[in-house]
Amino acid sequence: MAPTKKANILDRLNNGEVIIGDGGYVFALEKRGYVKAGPWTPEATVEYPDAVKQLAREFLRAGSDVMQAFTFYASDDKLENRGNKAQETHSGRKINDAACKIARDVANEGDAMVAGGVCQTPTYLTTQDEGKVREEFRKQMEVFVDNQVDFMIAEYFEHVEEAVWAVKCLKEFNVTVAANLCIGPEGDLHGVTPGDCAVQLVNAGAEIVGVNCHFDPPTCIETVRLMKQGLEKAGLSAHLMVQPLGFMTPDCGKQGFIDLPEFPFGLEPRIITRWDAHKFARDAYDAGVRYIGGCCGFEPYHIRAVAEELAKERGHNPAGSEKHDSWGQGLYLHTKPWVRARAHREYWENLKPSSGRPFCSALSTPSQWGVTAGDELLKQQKGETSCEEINKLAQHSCKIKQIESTEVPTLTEGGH
Ligand SMILES: C[S+](C)CC[C@H](N)C(=O)O
Ligand SMILES: N[C@@H](CCS)C(=O)O
Ligand SMILES: [Zn+2]
Repeated sequence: MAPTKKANILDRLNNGEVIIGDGGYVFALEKRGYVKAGPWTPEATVEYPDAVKQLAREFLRAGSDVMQAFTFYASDDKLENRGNKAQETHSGRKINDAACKIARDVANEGDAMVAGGVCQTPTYLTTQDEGKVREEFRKQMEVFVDNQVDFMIAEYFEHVEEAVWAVKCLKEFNVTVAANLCIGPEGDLHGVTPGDCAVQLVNAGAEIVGVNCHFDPPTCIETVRLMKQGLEKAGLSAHLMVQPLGFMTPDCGKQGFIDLPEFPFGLEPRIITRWDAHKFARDAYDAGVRYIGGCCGFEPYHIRAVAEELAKERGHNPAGSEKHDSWGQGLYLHTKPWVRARAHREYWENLKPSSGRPFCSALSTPSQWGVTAGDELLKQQKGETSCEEINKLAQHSCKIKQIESTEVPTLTEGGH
């Protein structure tokens, strides 16, 4: 179905509107049982379209102005990486097409915009060949054009070089491009600063730039600030965007949360509260960011908090506020007086929530493999990972941690 009239994101941003993005599909759907952590590919769009649609609807109800098609990691090369059968079983074209249709159906239920999405590819890690990498994006773009998406998001790039190739490829299709790197204040994995990254992305044609994923809300805002400074210094301007993790990660190194020992199956103690999401929305707005959403760990209730924090600026509360009075005032209806006493802003704004985990430390030590750009270990393959390979990696990991190799568990087929 064709885009709605309200669909021009650039006009809306130029008019000073605050645009609210959606949250993290891949993480939310993994927890709900529809996506596998490891490949993280989005074949759920064809296997479980109702599950994807329901999550999109919840983001819409929470206040999202953009339905991002669930096309994360859906380049053909990722769908067949390391034994992944999604390309063979479904094909990138079908997965991306189904994602666009789901996003458009839900967007039209609330007059939201639809964004297509591309992200980092295994081909980049393996070849660093511009032509081959661009071919992966080009194939995806054919589907986004057929589905008349309202604009494109090129996101989750650790290497600005690959992001620039993505932006250039997307611009050939004459679409508005929002480009997001998954970098922190230290810059991309080749050592390019956030400011210089932003300049490269804008020079490549991106109209909106920012960061998504890998770092917590305060760190992402700091990185976007550095991008803004870089643009100003270069005499360039662009709209700013931020879609951080819904986890607190003050202990992350340059590569973000994937290096934390809790990634990906033990991150729950780090989930941000809705009140953290309020603060994030205000801080992002004050930093000049006008496209504000979330990434992995960001659930619909976090997006609702963003929409409620910015309700004045946007002129309305989201539909989901029907069941959520601002700053805890639903507690007026509580039976117990000491809980009713919590029904005010100061209480929730100043709360320091306990973790309830007496043996947990507040911070972790990230992995220190030192593998970033161009390392042999980062080269990808179509074939499955063997047990022997996992054993070697586990030993290497222990060596890095200076643990006796005798403590290394020996895995058998199936990983038990
Ligand atoms: C942000 S998660 C969905 C993916 C993180 C990492 N690049 C991985 O592939 O596991
Ligand atoms: N837009 C993607 C990003 C994952 S890093 C998602 O929400 O799943
Ligand atoms: Zn993410």
